[in-house]
Amino acid sequence: MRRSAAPSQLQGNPFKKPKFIPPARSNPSPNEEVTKLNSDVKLSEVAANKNTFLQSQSDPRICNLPTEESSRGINHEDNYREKYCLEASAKTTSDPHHTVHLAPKEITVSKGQEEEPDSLVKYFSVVWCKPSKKKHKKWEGDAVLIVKGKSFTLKDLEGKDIGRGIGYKFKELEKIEEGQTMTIGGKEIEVMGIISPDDFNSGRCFQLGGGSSAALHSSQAVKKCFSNPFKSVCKLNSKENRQKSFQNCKPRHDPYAPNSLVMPRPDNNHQWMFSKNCFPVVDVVIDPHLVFHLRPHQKEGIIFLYECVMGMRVNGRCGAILADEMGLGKTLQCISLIWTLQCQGPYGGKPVIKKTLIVSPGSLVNNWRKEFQKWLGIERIKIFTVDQDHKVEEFTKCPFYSVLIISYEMLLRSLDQIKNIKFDLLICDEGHRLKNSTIKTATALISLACEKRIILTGTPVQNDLQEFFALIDFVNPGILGSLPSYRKIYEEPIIKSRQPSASEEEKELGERRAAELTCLTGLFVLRRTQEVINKYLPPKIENVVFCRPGALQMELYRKLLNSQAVRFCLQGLLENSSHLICIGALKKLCNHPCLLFSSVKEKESSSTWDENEERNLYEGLINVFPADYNPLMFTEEESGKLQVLSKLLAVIHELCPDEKVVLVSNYTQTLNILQEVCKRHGYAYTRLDGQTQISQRQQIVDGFNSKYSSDFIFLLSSKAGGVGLNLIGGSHLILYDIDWNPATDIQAMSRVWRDGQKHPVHIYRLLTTGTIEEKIYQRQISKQGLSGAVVDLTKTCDHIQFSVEELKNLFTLHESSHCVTHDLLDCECTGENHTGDSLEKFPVFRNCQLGTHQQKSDSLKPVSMSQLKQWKHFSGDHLNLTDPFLERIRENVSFFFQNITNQTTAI
Ligand SMILES: Nc1ncnc2c1ncn2[C@@H]1O[C@H](COP(=O)(O)OP(=O)(O)OP(=O)(O)O)[C@@H](O)[C@H]1O
Ligand SMILES: [Mg+2]
Repeated sequence: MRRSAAPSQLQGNPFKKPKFIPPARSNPSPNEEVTKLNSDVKLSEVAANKNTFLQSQSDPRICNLPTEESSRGINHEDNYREKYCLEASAKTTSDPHHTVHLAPKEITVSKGQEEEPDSLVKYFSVVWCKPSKKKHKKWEGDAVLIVKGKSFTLKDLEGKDIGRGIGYKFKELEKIEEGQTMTIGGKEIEVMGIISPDDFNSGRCFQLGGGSSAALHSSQAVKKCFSNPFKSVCKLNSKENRQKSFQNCKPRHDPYAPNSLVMPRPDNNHQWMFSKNCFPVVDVVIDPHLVFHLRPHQKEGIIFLYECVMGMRVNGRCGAILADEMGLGKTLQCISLIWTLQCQGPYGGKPVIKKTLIVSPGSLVNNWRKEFQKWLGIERIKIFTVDQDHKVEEFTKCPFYSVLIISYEMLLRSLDQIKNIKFDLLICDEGHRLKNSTIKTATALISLACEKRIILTGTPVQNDLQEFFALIDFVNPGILGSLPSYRKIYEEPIIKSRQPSASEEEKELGERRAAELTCLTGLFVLRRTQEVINKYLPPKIENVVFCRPGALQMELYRKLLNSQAVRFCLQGLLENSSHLICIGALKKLCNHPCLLFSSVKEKESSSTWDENEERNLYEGLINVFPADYNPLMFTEEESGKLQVLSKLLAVIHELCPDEKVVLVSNYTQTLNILQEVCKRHGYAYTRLDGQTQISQRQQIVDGFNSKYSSDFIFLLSSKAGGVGLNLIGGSHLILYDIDWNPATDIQAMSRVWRDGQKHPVHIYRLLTTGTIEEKIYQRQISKQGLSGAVVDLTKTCDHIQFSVEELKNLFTLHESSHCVTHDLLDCECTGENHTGDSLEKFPVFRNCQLGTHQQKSDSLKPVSMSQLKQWKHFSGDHLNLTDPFLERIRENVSFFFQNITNQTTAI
C-alpha cells in the first residue's frame, strides 16, 4: 500500500522508518543508535562531533588557528560543563533499557511472555487516519499506540488520548508488528516502529509534539546544521589575505596569565554553524580586572551563561535561567558576561553583542547602574537608565550607549521604541514575574526579537510546573513544545505520580518524565544556594523573640475575640473574606493598639460603617481605651513589641555606635509609628516604602550604606522594597511584624546578610506571645506552610483557605503560655536554656514538583518545626547567655529562640 507521508516521516522522527539521515552522515550503525539514546546530554556532543568530524575533513570553513592550548593547558573549565551535564543526565544514563528497538522481533515487554497478559505493555509509533477504502491513504497524524494486555490507548504526539479500546483478543494485539495496518478504535493505523518502554516513560517518543532532549539534540541540531550549508561560506579568497586577517585575531586578554578565566572554545559543530567569514577561533578571556573580584561560583556562573547564550549548551538555543539564591551576585555575573561579549567573541575575536537590554523592577534600575560602576567604573561601558527625565529616544540617538536599563513598568510604556532597537541580549532581573505568560509584561517581552535571553531570579523555578513552563518557554521558546503537549507529556504524569493514590506504574512514569524534564532544562537552568558564599559572610545570629503583650493589648484582644464578627466567622456564618477583617484587626493590635483605635475611628466616620462585619467587630472597642486616648500620643508600654524594640534600639546604639539597623514592617501605618519612635529618641533615620519615588530609591539605599551616613535606622516596607536591595550598611535587622508568606520575611532578612557585609549580622523577629502572630509563624514553619510552595512573593494571605478548625486556632489567645510555639515542639525542656544542635546540621529541603532528585538544601526555605527545636531556646526568666542585646530586653520577653550560622567565620 502506498501512503502519504505523516509529519514525522518528513522530519526525521527516529522512531519511524525510513529514518532521516542527515547529509554527510553515513547510516548510523546499531551501536551508534544505542549511544544516541543512552544519554541525552552526551548525545549532542556525540552527534555533533560525529557530524562535524566528517564535515571538518573537507570543510574549508573550519579554521582553527593552531594553539598551544593542549600543551600549555589553558583552564577552559570544560569539565564544568561535563560535570553539570552528567549530573543532569545521571538518571537517564544509568538506565540499562535505553535502546531503540528496530524490528518487531525485538519487542520488549515489561515482563516475560509467560506473564499474565494484562501485565504486558508494548508501545508503537503509528500513523493514523479515519478508516477508508481508498488505496492511497492520507494519514492525518502520528501517534503512539500503547497496548496493555487486551486493551490499548492511542495518544497523539501532544500526549492527548485520541482512541481507546478494551476487550480485544490478546492474541491479536500480541501479534502487532511493524508495517502492519489495522483498524483499531475507529481509526486506521499503520505501525511504523516499536518504542522501547524507556523511550515511552521518558516521554521522548513524543518528541515531535513535545520537544524532548532527544529531539533537540538530534533532529534540531541536525536541522540547524544542515539547513543552509552555504550561507556563510568563506569570502576570503586568497591564502595571503586569510593569513593577514588571522594575524590580527588575538585574544583581548592573555589566556595564559595566572588566574585567567578563559571561556570554553566552541566545538566544530558550533564553528560550522556560526563562524562567519572563516575567522579563526580566538580565546575569549574575562577581563582580569573583573576576575580578581569573582567568587568561584561566579566564575562557573559566567561560563554557564556564556555557553548558554552562545548556543553551546543546547544546539540553536540561546536562553538561560540563573536562579541563584539571593545575594549570590547574579548582577556581577551578568555584568561580566555583557562586558565580555561586547568586546570579544570566539570567532576572530569579533564582539558577539552590541546592545543589551536589562529589564528590572523599578527599585533596582539604579542598583544596576551602580553595580556597573562598581565593577567596571564609568569609562569602560556606557549605560543608560530610563526614567521620567531620560527617555528611550535618547538612548536611540546616542550610539555610544550599549546597555539600556529599564523598569518593567517603563518597558510597557516605551514598548514601541524598544521594539525598534536591535538588542542582542535581553536580561530580565527578578524575572520570576514572567511566570505567567499572559500578563502584559510577559507578552511585551516575548514580542521582542532578541534571541539571547536570560532570566535572573532568586526564587526556585520548579515549584509549579506551569510557571516553570512559562519561564523556560520565555528563554528558549518552543523547547518544551506547546503548553497542551507539555501538560500531557510532563505535567500530568508528574503530578499524578505525586498523589498518595498513585499506582506503582504512575509513580514510575512520573519519575521518568520528571527526570527527562530536569535533564533537558538542567542544561540551561542554574541554581546555587547561599551555602556557596557562606564562607565569605560574617556570622549570622538569628533570634525569634516572643514579646509579652501589654495590658491594654490583652484587654482589646479579648474583646475582639469575643466580638460577634469573630463568633460568626467560627460558625461559618459570614461571607468568605470576613475572617480577613478579623485577622487584620488582630495583627494591627499586635503592632500597636493605637493602630486599631485609628481604624475604628476612621470606620465610624466613614459611610461604610454600616457594613455589618466591621461594626460587629469593633462594637464597644473604643470604650476599652482611656477616655482621652490620643493615637498620636501613643506610648511604648501599650505594645509589648514596641517596648522590646525601643530597648533593643537603645542597646544597639549604646554598644555598637558604628552599626546600623534595618527596621522592617509590612505596613506603612506601622512604619509611621516606628518613625515616630525614632524621632522621639533622636535616632537619625531614612525610609523606603511603596510611596518612595523610584528615582530616589537608590539614593536612599546608597546614603544608608555609606560609611559617612549618620543614619542609624533604615525604615523599610518589606513589600515595597524587599526584592533585590542591598542594605549591607545595616548589620542588625528587626522584623517588626510577620507576614503569612515566609518569602516576604526571608527576602527582607537577606538584605543585610550578603556579600560585602563587614559586621556579624543580628536578626530579630518580634512576635507577640500567645497571639495570632505566633500562629502565623507556626504556619510558616509547619508542614502546611512549607509545602504551600511557597517561596513566592506574589502569594498573599488572600490565597489561603482556612477551615473552621484553623480559624478557631487562629482566634484563640493563649494567655498563660510563655511560648505556644515551643509548647507545640514536643520539647522536653522547661525553657531553661536548652542548647540545641546547630541548624547547619539539618539541611533545609524544599518541595519541588519535579521531585526528589531536585531537592537541595535551600536557605530560602523557612526553618521547619524540627529545625527550630534544634535552635538554642530559653524562657526570658532563664536567660543566661552572654548576649548583651537579649539581656537588655529580657524583662519584656517571654521566650527566645536563637541560632548562629557561620560562628567561626573570620571576617
Ligand atoms: N565577588 C564579589 N565580591 C564582593 N561583593 C560582591 C561580589 N559579588 C557580588 N557582590 C555584592 O553582593 C551584593 C549582592 O549582589 P547582587 O545584588 O547581585 O545579588 P543577587 O544575586 O542579585 O541577589 P537578589 O536575588 O537578592 O537580587 C551586591 O552588593 C554586590 O555588589
Ligand atoms: Mg538581584
